[in-house]
Amino acid sequence: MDATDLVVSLGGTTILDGVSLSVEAGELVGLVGPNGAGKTTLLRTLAGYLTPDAGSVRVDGDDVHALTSKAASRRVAVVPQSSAFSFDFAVHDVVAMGRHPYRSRLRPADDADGAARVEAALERCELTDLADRPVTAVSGGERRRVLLARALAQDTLVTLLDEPTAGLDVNHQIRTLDLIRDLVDDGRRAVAAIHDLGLAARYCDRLVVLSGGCVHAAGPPAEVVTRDALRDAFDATTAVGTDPVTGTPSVTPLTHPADRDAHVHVLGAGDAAVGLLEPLVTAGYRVTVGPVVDGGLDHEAARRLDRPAVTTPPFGAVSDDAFERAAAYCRGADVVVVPDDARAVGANARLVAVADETVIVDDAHAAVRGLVADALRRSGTTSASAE
Ligand SMILES: Nc1ncnc2c1ncn2[C@@H]1O[C@H](COP(=O)(O)OP(=O)(O)OP(=O)(O)O)[C@@H](O)[C@H]1O
Repeated sequence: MDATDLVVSLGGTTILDGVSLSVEAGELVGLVGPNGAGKTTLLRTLAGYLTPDAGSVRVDGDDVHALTSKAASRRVAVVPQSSAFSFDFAVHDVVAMGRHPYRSRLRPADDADGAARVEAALERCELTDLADRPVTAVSGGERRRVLLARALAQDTLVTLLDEPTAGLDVNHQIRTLDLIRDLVDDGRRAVAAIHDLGLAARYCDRLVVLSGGCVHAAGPPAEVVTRDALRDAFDATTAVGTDPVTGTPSVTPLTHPADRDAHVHVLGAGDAAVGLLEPLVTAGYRVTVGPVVDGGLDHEAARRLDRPAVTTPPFGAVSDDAFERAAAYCRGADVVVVPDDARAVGANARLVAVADETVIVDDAHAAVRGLVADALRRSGTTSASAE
């Protein structure tokens, strides 16, 4: 599927402004972005439901918007966000609606294997036992699986999913994404809008970050899910790490503090700064670190939290260059935090001398946020009422 330069307006407002996206066979593309970014609008346009003001969507060479709705539905299936049903059809019959694009009163043989595909879709989505139950009498999570089964029965080249895991318990979230992954690994193409960035990063081959109707970033999850990209697209402060089990990016959203633009520089040595970085980053401060030993625990903590660090080689003295870079951070910082253990280590005493405002922290790491907030007030960076 290739979507090129899509422009879509709704109610006189431009909702998508030049969006391009492609999905190869065997690829799951995750669509992420803040509320109102245009994800649903994009999926509806890719499905052919909305006609763009400009741009095109091609599946296997065909322009989706030039096809009849039945022909488009033989190529693209949609799992919508809403799973509300106003009619009490049996679960089986809802899933069988996926075969509608293949049925014709004049040529019933066209859908000879339709019944088998419906049964297979019910089974794959663990719905066989609910097949005769009215769809209005199953749980919200089960209804979402019914919609997924309908899309499977539709047997299309491309599947578009709008929040496929919304409202599912943790077990069914994973089972649903495993199922989508299986389909894709069988050679299909899928695009899924997913709000959970950790799950999106874990399951998708590529992510497209949509913000304000434009593609903000696109690429493999590890390249796209970064603290800076998430701040720009979502206006969110996050800590981005690596999930120790899956090895894919993990995202921890953090609180927006009133003084979140304050720059806090932490002097390191040994593992003295390790416990200080997390509470400061969690508080949302712009944290820099150093000098720290290259590959040491302080450095690892800074890397995990995606914070810039000035490093020095193990066993070496702090070079002039490293000193200058750390001194520049100290001069520019609103507060310099000095772990008590590290006060007299290496070049730290000289670096403290160039800082305007310093805070010395003993091993009570949790107290560092309060000490920094006090120092920011002392220096006039924030007022008490802004806290
Ligand atoms: N029919 C419409 N007329 C005018 N504006 C609309 C219409 N439908 C959607 N919008 C607007 O288009 C923007 C994008 O909506 P869309 O539902 O595509 O976003 P989304 O990224 O899917 O959001 P969410 O994550 O909240 O589901 C929103 O600002 C929405 O208010």
